[in-house]
Amino acid sequence: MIPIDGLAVLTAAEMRSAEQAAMIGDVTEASLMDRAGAAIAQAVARLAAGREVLVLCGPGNNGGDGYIAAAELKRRGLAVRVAASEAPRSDDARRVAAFWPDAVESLERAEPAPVLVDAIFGTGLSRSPSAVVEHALARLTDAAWLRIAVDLPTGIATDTGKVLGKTPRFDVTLALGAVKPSHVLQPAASLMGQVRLLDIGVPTKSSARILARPILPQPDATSHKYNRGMVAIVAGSMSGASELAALATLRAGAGYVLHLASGDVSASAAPHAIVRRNYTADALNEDRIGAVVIGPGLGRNDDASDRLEAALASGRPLVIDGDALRLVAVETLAAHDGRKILTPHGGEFTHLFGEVTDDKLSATRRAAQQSGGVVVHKGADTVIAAPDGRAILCPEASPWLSTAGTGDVLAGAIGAMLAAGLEPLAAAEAGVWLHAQAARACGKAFIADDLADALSAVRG
Ligand SMILES: NC(=O)C1=CN([C@@H]2O[C@H](COP(=O)(O)OP(=O)(O)OC[C@H]3O[C@@H](n4cnc5c(N)ncnc54)[C@H](O)[C@@H]3O)[C@@H](O)[C@H]2O)[C@H](O)CC1
Ligand SMILES: [K+]
Repeated sequence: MIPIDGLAVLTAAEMRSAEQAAMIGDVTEASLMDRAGAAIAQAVARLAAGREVLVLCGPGNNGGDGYIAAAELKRRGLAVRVAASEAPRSDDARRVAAFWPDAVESLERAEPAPVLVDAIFGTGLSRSPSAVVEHALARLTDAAWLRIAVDLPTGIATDTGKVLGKTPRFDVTLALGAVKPSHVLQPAASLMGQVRLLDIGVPTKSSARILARPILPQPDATSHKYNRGMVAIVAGSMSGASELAALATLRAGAGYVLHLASGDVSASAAPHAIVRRNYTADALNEDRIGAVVIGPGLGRNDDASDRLEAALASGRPLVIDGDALRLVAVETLAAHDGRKILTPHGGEFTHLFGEVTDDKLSATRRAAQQSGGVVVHKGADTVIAAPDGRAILCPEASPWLSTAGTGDVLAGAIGAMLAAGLEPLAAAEAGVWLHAQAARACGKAFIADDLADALSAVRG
């Protein structure tokens, strides 16, 4: 049971190709299923801790995995029963169903057990399961003490994060061979509990992977405030949001943060470490600025548009967030050849790139390609994509992040990483990772100011 951080993410079609490529010599579909079954049995035995197990088997290879696992669990001395929705249909499932020595119960009449293993449907699901299957699954999961899904919970589309029918909540999902997009994309991911990978010896390569602990820039004896990273925050009509971004930038490790506002520039405001100056377009021409953050609290008036234009013209690496994403056009971004990171939430993404009609991973990759920037498509399932197709999927950090100002904190953290010299995709990943760690450290009902402060403690 391998934690999924940093692992390759494969779609159902990519997984099938990886399996095909792995089938050389004595590796066959049958031997892969045997490995999967053995790995599932080992994981379930550990989790069940001696309790009775009920394995639900479907007609395809997901069901096949279930039959082998059940036989192996019985061999290990556990109390195991098998219930099936229908007879095995695939050749491999038929072969392994014969390994199960006892009677197979009917799904509708099966009595519950404390440990429920769902091997009804996996990556082969093409439509919502029948009402009979959904009803039995709901009844048996409700009554179970521990719910384990094999590969994917029944009823989940593999690539899109969509729930095709009524899928109950699971405690553990054992991804076979590779993580799939729906293990992270919402709403599917919220039904899976802990996701762990079971290695079945299929080599996997993909341009998409799960968020991983980044290598963060560290100061050394040659560091000074400017080469640690100087970040300019372009403020606008709501300076609270840009102040939060500025605080987060410092807490994420930047050496110098310049807050460029107008009107209420007060040198005596806390935190005193933020350098506050009047905004002028010229201020962005300071050579030592390693990143400009624009958007938090910018507003959408003519001043805001002028500031955005100046930021785009400055040639500095940019973090474009909030209001700036409402003011800019995709064509302008495409024509701008500097380094940039866009951080839209769902509404801003739709405004800029249109409704997501397929899935969040594909849509974010397209947006990065169209805009020529790294796109951080925020949400409980943040997806980061680069114009060259590389993508990073981020498991949910904390539902308590749904509070005002947390996006400003993220923009600031990413700005700090960009100014410290990380390339845009790495800067975006590092910022998202820090933000997630800070949220976990803050616990419940925190406010964005706490989150910004927590960045320094989790930075490591
Ligand atoms: N990852 C690997 O390398 C391996 C994975 N294995 C397991 O195989 C399944 C995928 O198996 P497959 O037979 O392709 O699909 P399913 O078992 O999920 O589905 C069975 C079958 O049912 C039909 N079907 C689809 N939707 C419905 C529906 N709503 N109602 C009724 N029938 C439906 C469809 O024709 C499918 O073919 C993967 O998840 C792993 O668990 C292998 O064991 C080894 C290697
Ligand atoms: K399943």
